[in-house]
Amino acid sequence: MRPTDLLKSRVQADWTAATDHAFTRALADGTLPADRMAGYLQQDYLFVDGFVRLLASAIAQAPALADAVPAAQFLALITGAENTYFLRSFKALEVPADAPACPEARAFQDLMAEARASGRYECMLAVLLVAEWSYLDWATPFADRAGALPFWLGEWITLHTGEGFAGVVAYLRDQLDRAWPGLSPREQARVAELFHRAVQLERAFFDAAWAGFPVAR
Ligand SMILES: Cc1ncc(CO)c(N)n1
Repeated sequence: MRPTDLLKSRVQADWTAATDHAFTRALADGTLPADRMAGYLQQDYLFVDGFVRLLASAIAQAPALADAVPAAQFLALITGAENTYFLRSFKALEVPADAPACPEARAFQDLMAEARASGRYECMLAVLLVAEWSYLDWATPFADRAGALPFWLGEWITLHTGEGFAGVVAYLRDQLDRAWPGLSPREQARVAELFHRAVQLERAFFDAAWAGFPVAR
């Protein structure tokens, strides 16, 4: 079994809870209230701040230029099309971009800061991979729904489906699969632990979003 499949299979219950969630089902069938999405996007914009820094750190740690290039292209997408999606959505939903971090967003920021501070490529990859792979998993079954939804719901699906995004996940998996055999048992355990905590935080983030993050006005 690929190391990344093994990592996922060990945390299957949390993975399923995070990727087959009432929040994303409501998002995809268009019944998610605008306020619920607004609160989620405000908190997720804080996540993106930490994610950009973590991805930049992984680029800096990549073993060779060829390993860094797909990550750098993905970084451009997040700071380009995805960032613009956030700003357009805040405008359409009539909320500011800035909001105080809720505990679930703060926990993610802390985890990403920890992965960054480790200085270890495999630790950074573990957290990046969970974030992107779990989003590919929840969004892919809804790919054909995007067009019928308001853009602030539909484009969130589009950004996390399709060949390009699947390629990002394939690349992150490949990077971690390749690093894995060179790690000591202790290093492998650290990766597994970060992977699991990231999955738990994805689950907690959707739980909190579904209950409703407070919306900053
Ligand atoms: C919390 C969270 N996890 C993953 C992604 C995908 O990048 C996101 N936007 N937000």
